[in-house]
Amino acid sequence: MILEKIAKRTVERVAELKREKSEEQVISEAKALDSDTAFPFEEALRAEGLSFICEVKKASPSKGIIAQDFPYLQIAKDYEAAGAAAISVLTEPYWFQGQDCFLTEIRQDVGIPLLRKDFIVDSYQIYEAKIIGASAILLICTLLDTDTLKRYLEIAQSLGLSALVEAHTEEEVKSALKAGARVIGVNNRNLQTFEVDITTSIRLRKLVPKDFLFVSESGINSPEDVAVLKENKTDAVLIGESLMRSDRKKEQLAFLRGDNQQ
Ligand SMILES: O=C(O)c1ccccc1NCC(=O)[C@H](O)[C@H](O)COP(=O)(O)O
Repeated sequence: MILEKIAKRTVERVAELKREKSEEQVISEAKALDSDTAFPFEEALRAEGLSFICEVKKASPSKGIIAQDFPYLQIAKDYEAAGAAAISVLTEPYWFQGQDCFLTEIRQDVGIPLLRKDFIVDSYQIYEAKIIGASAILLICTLLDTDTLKRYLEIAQSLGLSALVEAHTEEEVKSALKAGARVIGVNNRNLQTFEVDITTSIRLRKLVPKDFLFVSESGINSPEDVAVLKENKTDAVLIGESLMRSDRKKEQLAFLRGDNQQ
């Protein structure tokens, strides 16, 4: 399964990083930074209406190279100008061709909250996320048991980072809630088969109490997809490919939002 391969490579990546900078050093650098107790990522998703988290992603395991030309900073600025609530930045280097510096550079030029999209398998990466300028991290239930999720959520909380806790099944939603997640994301993509079905979000939405933030992720490609998720009480949608493949990101976001329809 691709997720296992990514996780295994990520464990190796973190081990390499620890040789360059110790865990103690990363913890102390992260703790020395201001913690934004307002949790701006959650604040942005709580705004009236459906919020859009727009993704900066060059490649993916299911699609290969998505954007040959990849001016990540300009893409992020375009998303902000188009009214995105937050930006998801892929930092995983091998399958997504991401880099930490993309997020750090975007942080310097863009005001809206940034989600560090990576495969967290070690608490080291949470401190790193804080140092590189993220407002939120992704925690994937398939990779983390409930106790680990809880521990990682506590670390994120202590640093002023929000966590988008991603589930794909009923059991995973239950685990996320038990661990204390405040933001639940449902990935519509089955990471074994790469099949995408947005009814996964609609089905699992019913398990999440109304006062939690609910995000639908992946395979959202049309105004109809957006509308049906909105009707089903989704707080935010996370959109990557459909925006990344467009040369006119502002117009594409307006199209997906249904701005031209009455
Ligand atoms: O997209 C993949 O192929 C993939 C494979 C394995 C793990 C994660 C993967 N995608 C990460 C994401 O969650 C998406 O980038 C994100 O939800 C946006 O999806 P999309 O709008 O379909 O690009």
